Amino acid sequence: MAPVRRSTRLATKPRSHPYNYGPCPSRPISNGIHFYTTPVKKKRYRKPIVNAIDPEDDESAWAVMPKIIPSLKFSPYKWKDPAHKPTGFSGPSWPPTSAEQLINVDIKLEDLGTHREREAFFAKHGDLVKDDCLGKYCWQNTEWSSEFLCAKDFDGRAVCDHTFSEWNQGCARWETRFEIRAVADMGHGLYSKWNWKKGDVLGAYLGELIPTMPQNTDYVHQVKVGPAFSKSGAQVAYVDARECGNFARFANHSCDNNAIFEEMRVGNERVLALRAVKAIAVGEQVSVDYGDDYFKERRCLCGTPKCKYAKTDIPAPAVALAKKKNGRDTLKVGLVAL
Ligand SMILES: C[S@@+](CC[C@H](N)C(=O)[O-])C[C@H]1O[C@@H](n2cnc3c(N)ncnc32)[C@H](O)[C@@H]1O
Repeated sequence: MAPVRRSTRLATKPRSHPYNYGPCPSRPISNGIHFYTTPVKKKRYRKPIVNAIDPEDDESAWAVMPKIIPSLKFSPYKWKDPAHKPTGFSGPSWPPTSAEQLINVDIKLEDLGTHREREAFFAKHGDLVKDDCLGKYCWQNTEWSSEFLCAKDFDGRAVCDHTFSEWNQGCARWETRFEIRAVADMGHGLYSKWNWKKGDVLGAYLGELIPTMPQNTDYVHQVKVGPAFSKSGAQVAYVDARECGNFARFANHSCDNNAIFEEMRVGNERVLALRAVKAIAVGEQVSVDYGDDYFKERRCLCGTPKCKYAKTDIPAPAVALAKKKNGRDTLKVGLVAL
C-alpha cells in the first residue's frame, strides 16, 4: 500500500460558547439533563394523537421516547441473506460484523464507472475526495487533540485517521448544542442552542442499519452501501431511527427548512449528515425537507408562508411514534429521503 502523507492542518477548534440562549416557543423536555436518562413516568409523555390516521385510536395512543444510541446500531443476523450483500463487498466475512464494513467509502477512481459517471461524481463529491473529511466538524470534540488528521495517499485517495465511530463519539455530547422540545401536534422537535453558519454540519443521522425498508418509514433514511456506492443503481440500506437514534431523528419538516440530510464522508466511511443550509440561530428549530412523496397523503403543519403541503382535505400526520396498546403501529405512510 502506498505510504500515507499526513496533512499538517490542525483539526478545527470548537467555537466559543455564544450563550445568549434565545426564546424557544415551548418548554424543554429536560433542563440540562439528557432527556433520555431522565427518570419519568410513562404517563407524563402520554399525549393525545392529533389528526390521528385512525381516529378510533386516540385513547390508546402514547408517545415513546426512543433509545439514544452513540453510533449506528447493527445486528448481523438481519444481514444473513446473501441477497443483501453489495456487489464487490470486500469485508472479511458475510454477514458483516459492523455497520462500518458496509458503509466503507474506499474511494478508488477505477470503481467510479464510466468517464461520465466519474465526472459527475467529482463534480458532486470532488471536495470531499480531494480535501479533508467531515472529521473537522466534530465540534463537540473538545478533549481530542489535533492528532486526528486528514490526508491523501499518493494516488490522491482520501485517507485519514477519523473513523465513523470516533466521530460519533465526538458528536455524542449533542445536548450542549441542541434541545428536544415538545412541538404542538408534531410530538417533539430539535432546537438549536448554538449559532450555526450556513454549511455547518450539525451531526449524523443515527439509527439501526437494516437491509430492507421497514413497514413504518417515518424515521427511515436511505443510504448507499458497498464499494459501488457512487454508481447509479448502487445498493441501498436503510437507517431506521424509530426505536433508537440520536438527536437528528427529531428534525421536523418545514417548507422553509434550514437544514438537509446529506451523504458525506468521515474518514473512509459514509455518514448521513445533518447540515445547515442557512444560518441557524440560538433558539431556532432545526428543520429539514421531507420531500413531495412524504406529503402525498399528509398535511404539513409547518405553518410557514412558503408551505407547499397545507392542503386541508388531507389529514396531518399523526404524532410520530404513536403506538397502539397492542403494540401495532398506527403510522403506515412515512418518510424515506436522502
Ligand atoms: C422524523 S420524525 C420528526 C420527529 C417527531 N416530531 C418526533 O416527535 O419524534 C417525523 C414525524 O414528525 C411529524 N412531523 C414532522 N414535521 C411535520 C410537519 N411539517 N407537519 C406535520 N407533521 C410533521 C410527523 O408525525 C412525522 O411522522
